[in-house]
Amino acid sequence: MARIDLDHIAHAYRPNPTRPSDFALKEVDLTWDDGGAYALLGPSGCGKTTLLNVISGLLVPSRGRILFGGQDVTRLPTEARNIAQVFQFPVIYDTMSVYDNLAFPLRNRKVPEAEVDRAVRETAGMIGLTDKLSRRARGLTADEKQTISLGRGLVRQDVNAILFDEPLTVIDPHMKWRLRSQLKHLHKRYGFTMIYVTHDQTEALTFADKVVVMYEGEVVQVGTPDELFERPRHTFVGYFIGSPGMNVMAAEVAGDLARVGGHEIALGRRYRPQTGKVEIGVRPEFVRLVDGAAGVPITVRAVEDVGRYRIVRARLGEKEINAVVKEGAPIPGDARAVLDPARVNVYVDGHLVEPEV
Ligand SMILES: Nc1ncnc2c1ncn2[C@@H]1O[C@H](COP(=O)(O)OP(=O)(O)OP(=O)(O)O)[C@@H](O)[C@H]1O
Repeated sequence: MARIDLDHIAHAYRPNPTRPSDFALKEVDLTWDDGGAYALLGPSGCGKTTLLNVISGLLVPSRGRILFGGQDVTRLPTEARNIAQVFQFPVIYDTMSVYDNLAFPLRNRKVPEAEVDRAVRETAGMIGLTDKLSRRARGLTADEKQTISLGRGLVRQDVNAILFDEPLTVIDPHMKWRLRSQLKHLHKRYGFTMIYVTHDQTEALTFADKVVVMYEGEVVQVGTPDELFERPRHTFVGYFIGSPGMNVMAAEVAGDLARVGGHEIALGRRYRPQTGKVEIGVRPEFVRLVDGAAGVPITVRAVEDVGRYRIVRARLGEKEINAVVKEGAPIPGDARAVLDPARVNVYVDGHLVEPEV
């Protein structure tokens, strides 16, 4: 295992990049701690696979350095980086037995047969394939084949890191949950450094201790699932994490007040005058519906019952605003919304702005 440092990495697929939009990775400066369980989360096309390929050595970045345990590996090929990779689709040998598939990465490295046997049996136990070890891979289901791929990633315990690129895409939904919990358990037990790429927030939040959120080629936040929920550092994080995502509204901000379409909203903290694209963000969980004079007037458009709570979809002037309301709580006809001032964040050009101290 090793700490992995990405030192001002940028990558453009096109030659002679000049504008920021020419870069698939804009600038990434990030440390992955030894033994950490990370998810790399972001929408399609944001640069997750590019970043993973830079770490694995499939891609030499246009700029910056990558260090494993303090050693510069920027130009080292994948084979020399000692990492395991699990891809979206099974990478296995159909004609080989499950046993030989699992043994392959070890035999390739000339590991003694007794050690191969021990590691293969232990890995098969971890992933629930012990009774299929002698079966040929060809006859197995897609789930089982992908489970073998996961096993091949886990069988070597001397790797610097294990990289997973959307490994559960082809897996049946109920198996997904099982395999994800297994990976989490294996991480706890063996302390592998794991980087798990996904565009699915549930997958990221249930697997990882730390989530790295990417958007348009940039890392916009690295945090625990709680931190991403409590204090999104970018409007995209607020919108992408949570269901429904954070309410984001264009606003004017002065002192401790925001003005949204002629209505004043208390911010709880003071801000300097801001220029650029100014927005406020508040999670639906921190919007209360009240009857009376407090708050700002809203028009309720729809109410969705999702079990223990309801999602109220409303409008504040021209803007959409959602609120999460406990089951059984009244939803007034002439509703007004109170936004918890301590939970209203201010963003400029997408990025969180710190209040005055
Ligand atoms: N080989 C390539 N040549 C040119 N452009 C590429 C290449 N690979 C990726 N890109 C572009 O780089 C950007 C980032 O792509 P990347 O595959 O890293 O994103 P991603 O977040 O992994 O997306 P997905 O979840 O769809 O796999 C996209 O705009 C993509 O079109």
